[in-house]
Amino acid sequence: MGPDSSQDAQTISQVGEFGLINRVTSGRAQSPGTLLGPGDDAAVLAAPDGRVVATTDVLVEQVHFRFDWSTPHQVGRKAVAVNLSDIAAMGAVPTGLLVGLGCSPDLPTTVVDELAAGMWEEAQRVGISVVGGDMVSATSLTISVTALGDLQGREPVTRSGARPGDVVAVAGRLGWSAAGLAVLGRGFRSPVAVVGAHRVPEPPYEAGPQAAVAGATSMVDTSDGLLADLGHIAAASGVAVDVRTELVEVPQRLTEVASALGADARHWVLTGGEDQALVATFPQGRPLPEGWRPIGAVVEGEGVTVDGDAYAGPSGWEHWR
Ligand SMILES: Nc1ncnc2c1ncn2[C@@H]1O[C@H](COP(=O)(O)OP(=O)(O)OP(=O)(O)O)[C@@H](O)[C@H]1O
Ligand SMILES: Cc1ncc(C[n+]2csc(CCOP(=O)(O)O)c2C)c(N)n1
Ligand SMILES: [Mg+2]
Ligand SMILES: [Mg+2]
Ligand SMILES: [Mg+2]
Repeated sequence: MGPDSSQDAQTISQVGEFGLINRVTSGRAQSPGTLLGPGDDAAVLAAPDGRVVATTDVLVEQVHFRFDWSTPHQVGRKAVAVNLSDIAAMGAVPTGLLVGLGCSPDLPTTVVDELAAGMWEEAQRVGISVVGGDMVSATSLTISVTALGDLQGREPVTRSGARPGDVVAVAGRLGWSAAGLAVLGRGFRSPVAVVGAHRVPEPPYEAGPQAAVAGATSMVDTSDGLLADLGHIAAASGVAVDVRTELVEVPQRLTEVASALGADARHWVLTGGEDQALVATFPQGRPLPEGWRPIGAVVEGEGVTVDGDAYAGPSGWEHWR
């Protein structure tokens, strides 16, 4: 129980993840060097000799990963990948990582060795390294990664620039991680294509800066689910987003897995988290950069619809909900 529990009986699960973020961020004046943030995939800070992009994502054992589903090496790669996709979602390129680890006293050191090896592998794929961090005692294995990035002289692509008439487009996979999670959750280990996608996402890192160069008006990475994450663009931009199902591919592989499990592949594509795809809006009539495919349109209004209708059921993952 916190010190104010008698005055404030609300629990975290009642306010939810985004209510909680709102409580700690709203009404606080930002320091003069804060060019953007909080509220986007990453913050942008002024530095006397340039600007720095910064973002943090935390992964907790049993919440974000399980060692009977993933190896420590895979978890290390994922912990870095989910941060690098937030840097890419600003149109930036990564420059370095800081890694905080909370470990229980009985954790074998080989687990930490393998986590670190996975982190370094993913970092080196984009030519960066781990430049610092922290090690503490904890009851659950907790991994906090901070990624720093560079805008290469461009303006950041925020969540707030979408305008009615813009085209909504996606780069990367949708629904694959959710399919893998469903497979693992039912005790299976194959098909390896979807299980592998859950263990280690493959964010299209280069598509972020390419979208920025091509004039993207807003961008986000998909961590909670396509519809949930488009909701952040809609809210921040003061617009509505309509996803057109005739444009959204449901891969054959996902349809097969869904029918084997009695699940809905389209639901995975629209609401599944942890693929770390990039979703952006582009002015109409401009060619989309390579690797980007249209999935809908920005219109006047608020919220996210699918073929003009509200989506029935949750639009993605929310902690404590
Ligand atoms: N404790 C906190 N204090 C200040 N800002 C926070 C805090 N937690 C989250 N935020 C900010 O709230 C915004 C939304 O956070 P969120 O974690 O949903 O974004 P994300 O990292 O893009 O998504 P995900 O964590 O699902 O990958 C971000 O700008 C983030 O920096
Ligand atoms: C063991 C286990 N159970 C469930 C899930 C699914 N899951 C956890 S967090 C999250 C959304 C993104 O998180 P965040 O918003 O913290 O970035 C999703 C889809 C998992 N990965 N592992
Ligand atoms: Mg993000
Ligand atoms: Mg986050
Ligand atoms: Mg999230």
